[in-house]
Amino acid sequence: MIKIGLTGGIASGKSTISKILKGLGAKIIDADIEAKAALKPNAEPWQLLIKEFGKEILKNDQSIDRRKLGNMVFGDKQKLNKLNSIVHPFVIERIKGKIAYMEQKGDIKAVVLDAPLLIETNLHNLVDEVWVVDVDTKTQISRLIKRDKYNEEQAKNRLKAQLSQEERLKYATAVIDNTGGRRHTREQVTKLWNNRVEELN
Ligand SMILES: CC(C)(COP(=O)(O)OP(=O)(O)OC[C@H]1O[C@@H](n2cnc3c(N)ncnc32)[C@H](O)[C@@H]1O)[C@@H](O)C(=O)NCCC(=O)NCCS
Ligand SMILES: Nc1ncnc2c1ncn2[C@@H]1O[C@H](COP(=O)(O)OP(=O)(O)OP(=O)(O)O)[C@@H](O)[C@H]1O
Repeated sequence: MIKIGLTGGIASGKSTISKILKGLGAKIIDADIEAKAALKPNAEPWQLLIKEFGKEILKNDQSIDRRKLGNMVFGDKQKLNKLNSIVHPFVIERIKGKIAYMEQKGDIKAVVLDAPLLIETNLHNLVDEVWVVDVDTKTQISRLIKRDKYNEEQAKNRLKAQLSQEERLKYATAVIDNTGGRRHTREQVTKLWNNRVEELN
């Protein structure tokens, strides 16, 4: 089973590319989904986050108000470090568990780990390939604002919480340019899949 880490900054196009890879036959592990499980009521991180950030981060139904927590931590390095120290160990363990399960199944050709913080969390050490989605910052910010309805400051604070693209690219075994149209992206992804995955089988 080949393990591919798919990473890139916020709103660079990882989910869009994951969907293409799923269509080509890859199994997907989505780190954002695993991180959402950490914030479910009664999960250990949920309890620790309330201790750290107070009940004001809770909605009436006891779920965490993600937008509120996001606005608290992005732009405040200390708070972000605290959040990361609570959530990341949980997410990393779940991802390791999923990879181990898929590996022992024995019939999976390729798994793609879609993780915005692949390198920041050292998850790149678990995979055979690191595919980096590349977009210029201007495109990234405008797609982020359009998708999530943030203002420019909120968008920039989210970008600042992540590794620079220059740093991320140092780890790349392949780069996918997602500044152009979706068709151009699909062509690159299909080519990569055929070269790196199909040829192994
Ligand atoms: C702070 C939270 C509650 C905000 O929730 P929200 O629904 O607004 O954002 P969502 O979870 O959909 O994340 C959107 C994007 O933000 C970026 N992002 C999320 N968390 C972080 C972080 N800790 N540091 C840097 N960027 C981050 C990623 O690019 C992610 O794809 C949430 O992002 C969270 O729980 N973050 C911690 C978990 C984490 O680090 N996830 C990344 C997986 S390795
Ligand atoms: N080639 C493209 N052309 C135009 N829009 C695109 C393209 N690729 C992605 N988008 C749009 O840009 C936004 C961000 O893409 P996507 O959600 O795939 O990014 P992401 O990296 O998974 O984001 P996040 O890190 O927040 O999870 C989405 O609204 C998506 O529809």
